[in-house]
Amino acid sequence: MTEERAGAVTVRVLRLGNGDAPLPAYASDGAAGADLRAALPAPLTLRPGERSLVPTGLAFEIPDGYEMQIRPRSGLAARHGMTVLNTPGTVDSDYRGEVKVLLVNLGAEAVTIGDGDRIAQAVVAPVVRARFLPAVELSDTTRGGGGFGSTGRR
Ligand SMILES: O=c1ccn([C@H]2C[C@H](O)[C@@H](COP(=O)(O)OP(=O)(O)OP(=O)(O)O)O2)c(=O)[nH]1
Ligand SMILES: [Mg+2]
Repeated sequence: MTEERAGAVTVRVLRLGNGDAPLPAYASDGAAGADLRAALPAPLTLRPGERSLVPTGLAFEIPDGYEMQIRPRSGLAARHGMTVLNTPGTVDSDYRGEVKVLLVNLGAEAVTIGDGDRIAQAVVAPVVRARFLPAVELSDTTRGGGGFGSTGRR
């Protein structure tokens, strides 16, 4: 649907191989993620517990200061237990290789992915880069070193 919104960031996309892989597309006007499709020469079946790096047939030029996150589709996860193992996958702005989706079948049954199936969604997001400075001490806080459930269960 509409990708022509004001303020949209331009991301150049190279279609690899025979060049017919569809570009990522937003499925609704307010969608945060653009769906990514599998680019497969033949259907791929993942048995329970199996994972696979699924090609998209696409390479991206993400502007400096942004990243692209690869996230699962909730429908695939809810229906089949199929998710993105490294979610959110990070596509760096300087990466020029093919973007791939690391699918894993956490369900109890085999799932078959076909060419052109929507397998994940891409969220382009701004990135803040840090300047990491060595320190000899850190500021005091109430939390201090408490973590991992230190504030209680309920
Ligand atoms: O789901 C993903 C995650 C990453 N990548 C690509 C783009 C990213 O820029 C590159 C490196 O990803 P990451 O930094 O997460 O992996 P790494 O294991 O740290 O590899 P590297 O040493 O190449 O950084 O791999 C994908 O295509 N799909
Ligand atoms: Mg890395």
